[in-house]
Amino acid sequence: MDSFDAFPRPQSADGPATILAIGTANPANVMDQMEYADYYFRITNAEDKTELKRKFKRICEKSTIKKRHMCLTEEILKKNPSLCEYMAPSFDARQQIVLEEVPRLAKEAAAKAIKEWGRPTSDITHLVFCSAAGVDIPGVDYRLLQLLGLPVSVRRVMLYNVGCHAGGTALRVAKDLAENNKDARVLVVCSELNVMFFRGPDDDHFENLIGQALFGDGAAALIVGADPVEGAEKPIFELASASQVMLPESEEMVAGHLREIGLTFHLASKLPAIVGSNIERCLEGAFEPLGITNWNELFWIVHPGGRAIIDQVETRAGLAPEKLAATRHVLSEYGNMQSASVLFIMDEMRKRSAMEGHATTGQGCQWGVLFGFGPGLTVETVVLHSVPI
Ligand SMILES: CC(=O)CC(=O)SCCNC(=O)CCNC(=O)[C@H](O)C(C)(C)COP(=O)(O)OP(=O)(O)OC[C@H]1O[C@@H](n2cnc3c(N)ncnc32)[C@H](O)[C@@H]1OP(=O)(O)O
Repeated sequence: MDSFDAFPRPQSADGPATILAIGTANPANVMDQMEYADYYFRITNAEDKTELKRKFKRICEKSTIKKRHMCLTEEILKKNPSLCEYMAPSFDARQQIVLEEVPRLAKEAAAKAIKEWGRPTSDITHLVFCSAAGVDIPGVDYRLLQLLGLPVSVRRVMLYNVGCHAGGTALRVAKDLAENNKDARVLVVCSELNVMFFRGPDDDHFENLIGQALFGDGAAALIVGADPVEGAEKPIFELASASQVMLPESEEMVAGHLREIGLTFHLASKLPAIVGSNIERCLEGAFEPLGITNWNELFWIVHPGGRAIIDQVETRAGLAPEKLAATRHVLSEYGNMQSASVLFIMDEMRKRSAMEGHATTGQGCQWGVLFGFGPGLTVETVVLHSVPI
């Protein structure tokens, strides 16, 4: 026998990767966006910066965010004053918080997804975990495995510091795993906190202010598998295709640098326009196999990087206002939760489809698109297929 033939080859599944359950979780601490400027300038001892505070208030008002959940409570910030300065060495203090909180929030979301799925945890074969907080060895994926009591045979993929498009990346990886390993059941978890980059204001660094006004904490988890077991598993969405592109000449538009002072980031003001001007091209590539060219035929899930990014996508794709209602709702209730955002919108989409009496999980549409945007600039485009309700 040829030596390679001695090893069993993984068998492929028959059908497409399918979302079988969704769970979400947020820290209990909630910040009201309309009161946030007063709180933020007080807690960071920057109340003398009155002009900057007025600018921050304008940004908060224009964000269309109503509230955000944050694990950094006033009490934690008072105990860790280095986090409230603009550039103080604070890496260790930040790490201590995220190494506890990232897996804790992940566990809460994953437990909800597993409960909805209804099968034993011993049936989970793979874990895809993404987070831009809590880099460690072994990673927070390993910690989650312990917290959930998952089998030690679970094959783990950890996506650290990928960026806001990582929700789409995790779906793409989960799709490959589920379709190329018969009977695989993949637990996908995105757990994100703003702890690594919460910092005080600076007179000249306006991009920092933008970030402080937009990001919120949240975790979302999915169970993904192909060929759902009839009577035991209930499909929510099918993953028809998943692709990634990097937009030309946009490397510096979003960037993050991990330093002693935590994560610093750069957000170019051209960002919404650059994303908008590339949307049509991504849609054409993704929907060519189906011959769809009317983007209002689709249901939509868009990474809510900021209100201006959603506006650009809506205008450039010529969308009716209700198409991005689920996306705008998640932005307004939670802010930008990085990789977890698109999974929250997926959950919102199937829930409002049922509540509004639609025939499918995609607000009555058969096909949908999920866009992840992040550093690179990178665009993840996932084509979704809804199922009857
Ligand atoms: C690629 C990804 O999507 C990945 C990510 O998630 S990373 C985060 C991406 N998100 C962003 O970059 C935010 C996108 N921007 C927005 O959503 C909106 O600009 C906003 C909600 C922040 C403000 O709303 P707006 O309608 O543009 O208000 P506007 O009055 O023009 O701006 C408010 C203030 O912010 C400033 N501002 C806006 N974008 C800025 C930027 N990138 N850098 C610095 N300042 C900025 C404006 O100059 C303005 O200042 P003044 O009030 O002093 O004039």
